[in-house]
Amino acid sequence: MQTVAILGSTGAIGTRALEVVEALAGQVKVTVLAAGENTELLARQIFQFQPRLVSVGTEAAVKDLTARLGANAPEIVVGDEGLIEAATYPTDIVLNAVMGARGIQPALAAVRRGARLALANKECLVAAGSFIMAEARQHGALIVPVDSEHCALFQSMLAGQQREVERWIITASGGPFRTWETGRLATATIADALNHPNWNMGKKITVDSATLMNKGLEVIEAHHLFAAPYDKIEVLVHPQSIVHSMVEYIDGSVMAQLATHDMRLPIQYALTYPNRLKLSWPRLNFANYGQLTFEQPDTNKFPALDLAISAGKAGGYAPCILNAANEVAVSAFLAGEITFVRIAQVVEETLAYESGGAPSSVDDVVAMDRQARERARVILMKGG
Ligand SMILES: NC(=O)C1=CN([C@@H]2O[C@H](COP(=O)(O)OP(=O)(O)OC[C@H]3O[C@@H](n4cnc5c(N)ncnc54)[C@H](OP(=O)(O)O)[C@@H]3O)[C@@H](O)[C@H]2O)C=CC1
Ligand SMILES: CC(=O)[C@@H](O)[C@H](O)COP(=O)(O)O
Ligand SMILES: [Mn+2]
Repeated sequence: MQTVAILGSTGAIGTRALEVVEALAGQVKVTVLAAGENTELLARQIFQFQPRLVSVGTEAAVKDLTARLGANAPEIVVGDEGLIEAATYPTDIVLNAVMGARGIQPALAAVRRGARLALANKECLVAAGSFIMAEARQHGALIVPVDSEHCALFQSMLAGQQREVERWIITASGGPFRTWETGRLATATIADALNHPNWNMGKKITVDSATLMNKGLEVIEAHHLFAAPYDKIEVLVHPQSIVHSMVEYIDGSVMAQLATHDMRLPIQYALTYPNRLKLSWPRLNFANYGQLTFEQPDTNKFPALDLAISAGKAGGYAPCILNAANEVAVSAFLAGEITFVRIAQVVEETLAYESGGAPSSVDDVVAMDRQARERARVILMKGG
């Protein structure tokens, strides 16, 4: 029996992870749950999975959860410290499915104690990837990606050696605006941006898919996970989201992982690797698709992709600033404060303040994350 902490249990990944745990019937036990403010759902999860430790985002959530659970409440911890405590609790696996740079410290806490890190939270690698990977190596912690493309790359890389890889090819759906004329993007609404063609995900990552920032973040994520040089990582638009990514080896062989677009598969794989366990949900029916298509991304229409790749190549603080500014801009877009096209502009303007240097610790990264958010907010207030 493997024990698991699920961080972000009330989110899109977290709720699917709990479905996977339920289907694995007795092979995985949830001993820790962490969420933000959705105490109604969290209370039901606690009732069903009986964790030993629970973390919530705010004191108000503690009060509300305690009132819901009464004498049956497990130990409850709170805030970012509580989230770190949740990742530190002795489990075999930590599934990090919180959104954003908040995922950095729990990722570190998990790898520092040698736990398996089932990693959905890509932002932690974007902002602090070299530190997290170094700590994982030092403590012998295995990081198994949950992000669908990286899970596909991870599986495709089992066919060869890292030094034999010629290209890591990351597929992208192209998002809801793939077929829109560039000029029409000025009219894109929140509902338009949240209308992802294939995946049902949390709001922030869904907007990232629409700007193609998600793919840029995924390039940086792949760079860290697989020690992949940037000039060997390519992005290829594949609107059907069936080929989840590919690895081309030096002999020209291309290994790909294909499946329906359902996150329960990568979640289960990350929990059970190296074993593959039976899954009973619908299979890929190739004849139903008829054709799988591929095209180059339009980086003029979607400037966020190049912004992210350039920040990744620049290294230092740039990826941390990019990520922080993007989180602020997406949140402002979702609050109706800025237009869709302004998101990438805010990121670019925030990055312009980058003054070189490189973090020497995760504390440096966290401090820069905070500063970059302040800068991005000032830029937002100035308008543009
Ligand atoms: N959704 C997907 O299919 C995919 C997601 N990912 C990545 O996985 C991560 C999660 O994405 P997704 O599930 O879509 O996001 P959601 O927005 O759906 O979920 C975010 C989760 O984080 C929780 N949370 C918020 N604040 C805190 C806090 N202070 N402490 C602990 N938990 C907190 C939320 O809790 P609450 O709602 O209770 O406030 C919620 O459970 C992101 O990094 C995303 O990029 C990667 C690949 C695919
Ligand atoms: C499910 C998953 O891994 C997401 O990151 C997904 O890939 C987003 O789709 P896009 O390819 O549109 O960014
Ligand atoms: Mn992905």
